[in-house]
Amino acid sequence: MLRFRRQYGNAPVSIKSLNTKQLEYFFEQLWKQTLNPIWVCKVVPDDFEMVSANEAAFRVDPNQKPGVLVSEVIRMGGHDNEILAGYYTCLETGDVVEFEQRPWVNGKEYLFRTLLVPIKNTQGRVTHIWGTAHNLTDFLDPQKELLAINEILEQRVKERTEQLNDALKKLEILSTTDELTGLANRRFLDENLTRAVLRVHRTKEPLAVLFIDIDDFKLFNDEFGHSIGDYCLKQVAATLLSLDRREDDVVARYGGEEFMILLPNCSSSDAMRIAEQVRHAVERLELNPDNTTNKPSHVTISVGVAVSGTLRFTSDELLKEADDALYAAKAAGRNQCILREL
Ligand SMILES: Nc1nc2c(ncn2[C@@H]2O[C@H](COP(=O)(O)OP(=O)(O)OP(=O)(O)O)[C@@H](O)[C@H]2O)c(=O)[nH]1
Repeated sequence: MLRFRRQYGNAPVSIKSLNTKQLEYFFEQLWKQTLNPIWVCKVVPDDFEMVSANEAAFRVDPNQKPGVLVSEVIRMGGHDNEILAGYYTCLETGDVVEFEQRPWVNGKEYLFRTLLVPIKNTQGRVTHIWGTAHNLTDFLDPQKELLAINEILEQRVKERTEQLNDALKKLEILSTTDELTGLANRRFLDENLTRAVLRVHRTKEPLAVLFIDIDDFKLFNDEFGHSIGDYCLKQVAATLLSLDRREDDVVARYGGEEFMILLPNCSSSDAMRIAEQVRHAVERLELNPDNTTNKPSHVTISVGVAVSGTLRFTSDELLKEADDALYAAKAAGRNQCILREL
């Protein structure tokens, strides 16, 4: 969209001190020598007719011959159609009109700042318009270059923002994941436990916690070495994770050889059923990493199950109950699940 600016007031330079002969010479030289196109056209019904154009104007657009209508010059020369509106503004307001235009001539894009000046008769009616165009084409490339640089910068900012968001996501995952097993870590579990307890206070749905500890893991480590111990922890973690459960359940490594499973909206009987399912699955695990042991070895787990009732409780109280149940399971001979209800 072209924007036309009307200029008011007198020209800043006075040429009134020149006599007629000097003026004639001045205008002739200006007409011939200037690198800026200058042209004059006559106001005709519904259009403007070219009267004269200087060499510079012809060089840009050879269509500007005397007698040709401005609308035709615009159409033939690849100029913006809205330029005609500039002529009408000049005619109707009697003021100087200034605008930018970017014609494509002979496959080249030009940038002109065009000035249309009304010539009035003694009654003040605009009879002619003379135009001059200041050639700013040399500024076009730097302008384009700036736009291109701007585009590159915007693209880089976009890429960096995406990288930063990815890094933040990775950081978020890292800060909530246990490095060895890939399960949720204790921090993630604690946050979810706090939320789950608050939810129980609202909904009164039972909340279950399974506190899982590998039995005699010290002996396992001592027999097979720490790295096979790590392998065992990963296998147990994968087993806990693989059992089909609901989306808002959380399976976490609590620390060392301890794991915890959070089961929102889970009754005592369901919690015990799941605990037994987990215990059996771990018991069946054949731990024979890279055939480094001669025969498959096995581990068992003890599970302390705590389930909330109707009384208000804190997450610490629920964990304590699960810990007590786990202790009882160990004391009762290991490889079993014991339930405590709040
Ligand atoms: N390989 C390995 N071992 C670990 C890791 N974290 C803790 N452990 C070991 O787990 C063992 C836990 O031993 P204890 O706390 O005595 O318990 P336990 O031998 O499992 O005995 P109970 O729990 O009473 O059945 C220790 O030997 C720890 O070194 C770990 O990340 N990797």
